[in-house]
Amino acid sequence: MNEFPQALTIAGSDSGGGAGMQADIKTIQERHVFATNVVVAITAQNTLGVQASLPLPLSLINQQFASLATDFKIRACKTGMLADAEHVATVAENLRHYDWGPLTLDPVMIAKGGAQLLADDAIDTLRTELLPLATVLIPNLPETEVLTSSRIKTTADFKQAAHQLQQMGAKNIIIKGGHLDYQSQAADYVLYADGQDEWLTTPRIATKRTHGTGDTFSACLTAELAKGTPLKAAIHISKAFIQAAIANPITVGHGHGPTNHWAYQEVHHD
Ligand SMILES: Nc1ncnc2c1ncn2[C@@H]1O[C@H](COP(=O)(O)OP(=O)(O)OP(=O)(O)O)[C@@H](O)[C@H]1O
Ligand SMILES: Cc1ncc(COP(=O)(O)O)c(N)n1
Repeated sequence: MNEFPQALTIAGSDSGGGAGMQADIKTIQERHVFATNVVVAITAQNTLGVQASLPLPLSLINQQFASLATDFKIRACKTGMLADAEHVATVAENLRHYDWGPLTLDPVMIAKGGAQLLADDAIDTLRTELLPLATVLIPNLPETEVLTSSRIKTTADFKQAAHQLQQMGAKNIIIKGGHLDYQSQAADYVLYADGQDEWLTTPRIATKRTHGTGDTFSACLTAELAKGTPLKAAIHISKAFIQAAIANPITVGHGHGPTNHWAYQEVHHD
């Protein structure tokens, strides 16, 4: 029997509901894919910042993977907040051990409010153990700079960094340009496994409601890959999804508010 498309998010919980695992699940649901999850860490968080954070015991993380593997047919997965080196290594081990379909790796390091979501000494483990498993690696600009030990300012820098990340073992690369907030466009650079490339460019929206934009983008991509949408089309849908989510704001919280996960369906009727 053909099972309904199922996806997996491996991430931290955001009590504020706008980023992390909650943004992932809301987005995956909007794309009509069944969302499962492995909770790596719990954060006490709102739109003003992260007030506390606790990584879960490794045994409980292993058990969550085992529980899913015995019952579900997961067709695509993504990672978000992974906390520290031993949690990165444990997640990598479970990604190698089971088949969860293509991996979208969002190398979450620092929250928009400045809180550290990945320990500094975990970067090497992430680079060596997780990057080679990634079907799509989707860093933002500061993450790209850390992973490649370079500064990104020009379009040539984006391209150079994407090639460098590909040489580290990730197949397809999307470098998100959301942090270049002096530009009038929100431009992301895509380098495909076969060497083709493209820019994803939309008008930049003047707003501070951008909590969880990266999670939402990569969760949409994961959902589309779970449905079997070809990669290029999946990326284009995801860019339109995040654009609609930012362009149609909802008023929630008093800081960096969440995006609107309903908006894409309302705008595109899909
Ligand atoms: N103000 C904006 N207007 C339009 N698009 C934006 C804006 N800010 C970010 N984006 C887009 O949102 C997506 C996510 O990019 P961003 O660089 O914000 O990721 P991120 O830093 O990983 O996000 P987060 O850490 O909040 O989850 C990209 O496609 C980016 O171009
Ligand atoms: C649990 C968790 N995962 C990811 C983010 C990144 O999102 P942002 O950079 O918008 O704060 C977050 N704040 N919390």
